[in-house]
Amino acid sequence: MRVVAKFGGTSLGNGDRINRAADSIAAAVQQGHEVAVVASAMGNTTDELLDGIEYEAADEDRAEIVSMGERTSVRMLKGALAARGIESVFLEPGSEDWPIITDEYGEVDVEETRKRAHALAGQLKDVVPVMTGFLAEDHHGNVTTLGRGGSDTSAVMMGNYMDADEVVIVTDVEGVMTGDPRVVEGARNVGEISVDELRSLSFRGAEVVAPSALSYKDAALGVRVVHYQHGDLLTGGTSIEGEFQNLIDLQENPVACVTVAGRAIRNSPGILAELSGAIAEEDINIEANSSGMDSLTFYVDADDADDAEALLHSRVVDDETLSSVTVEDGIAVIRVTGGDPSQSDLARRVVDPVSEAHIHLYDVITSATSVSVFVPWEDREQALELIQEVF
Ligand SMILES: Nc1ncnc2c1ncn2[C@@H]1O[C@H](COP(=O)(O)OP(=O)(O)O)[C@@H](O)[C@H]1O
Ligand SMILES: N[C@@H](CC(=O)OP(=O)(O)O)C(=O)O
Repeated sequence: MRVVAKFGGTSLGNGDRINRAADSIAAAVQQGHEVAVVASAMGNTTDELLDGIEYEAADEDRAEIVSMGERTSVRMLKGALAARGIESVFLEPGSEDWPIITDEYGEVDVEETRKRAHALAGQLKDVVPVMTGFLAEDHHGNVTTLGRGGSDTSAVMMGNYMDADEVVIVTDVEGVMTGDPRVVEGARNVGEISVDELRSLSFRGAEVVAPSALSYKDAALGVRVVHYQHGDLLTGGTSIEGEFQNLIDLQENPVACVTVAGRAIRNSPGILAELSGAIAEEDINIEANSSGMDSLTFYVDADDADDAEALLHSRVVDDETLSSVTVEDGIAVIRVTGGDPSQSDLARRVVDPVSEAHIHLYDVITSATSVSVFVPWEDREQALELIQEVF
């Protein structure tokens, strides 16, 4: 097997953990596997280095300073591997065989990086490369970074471009857990989780795997998260399943929107739950909802629109905080999930072409990993084509 093993700051936090990391690498090499290592800075080193910069530092200086964490780790690991009789070489920006190349802003040069990663993969039979995670080199030889938490991205990117079988992310938890074990009690390993599920969690705080790393996960590449105490790189932990994909989906059937207005809506915290509950009790499925300052909108199947309107109207009549209800049908829903791994402004990239074509947008419902636009049914094909052109 060809494996990329990424050791996070927590798994290199002290001498004992560095020894454990080296033991697990040595064991995998001795079993005949090809191993490349990606190392983060030890413990909180990156934060401490950044805390030390209390002046207006130029970007190049900042990147050079922050790089010292990872530069130290790779030397530590190389030394520990040598002590175990394992031949390794450390790679950092500036090294002859350094693979990850970006522009000056840290956007990856995919073609160049792929070519260099491929060349590095050819050396794995003879030597274990121990690479600095998080760091990259621009076309002028300056250090750049892939952003905080970027070692996960380095590892999955290298796994992909080196045609590895598996990327193993070694950290201080058993795997992806049912909740953050530092916060909730009784969290347990989920065993398996899909790329899309984990991206939704990691974009919103679950730092166990950086979201941008998952953009490099394809179906052929295994990604696993294991605890540093586990000791074996090739078993256990949580498997991340599936692949990162861009999905642009035009919903087959039109929907209707039912909107309730009322000036007191903004001061009625339970109102959304109350009205959604009333609609659900009638077995009407709410596809999505959105809220304005003085209004709430529910998207339902076109066939259910009259029932939903009648139901909400009875509430409006009874409840003086609500003023009126209206329905519009013939609405198409286009959902976009994923986005371009190197770009974060998914919502703008979906919405701009639609609004520039003067297509009416009833709603845009966004999250960090997906965007749904609600447009007139008759404009659906044009809107779909415009969005597809962007991706
Ligand atoms: N759902 C979750 N499952 C596992 N760990 C989680 C989850 N949500 C948050 N975490 C946190 O992620 C931490 C691991 O990420 P991080 O500190 O970045 O590790 P590393 O230094 O190895 O990259 C865990 O210590 C845990 O507190
Ligand atoms: N050391 C860098 C990169 C990184 O990915 O760290 P970790 O693997 O410990 O999350 C940071 O702190 O941002």
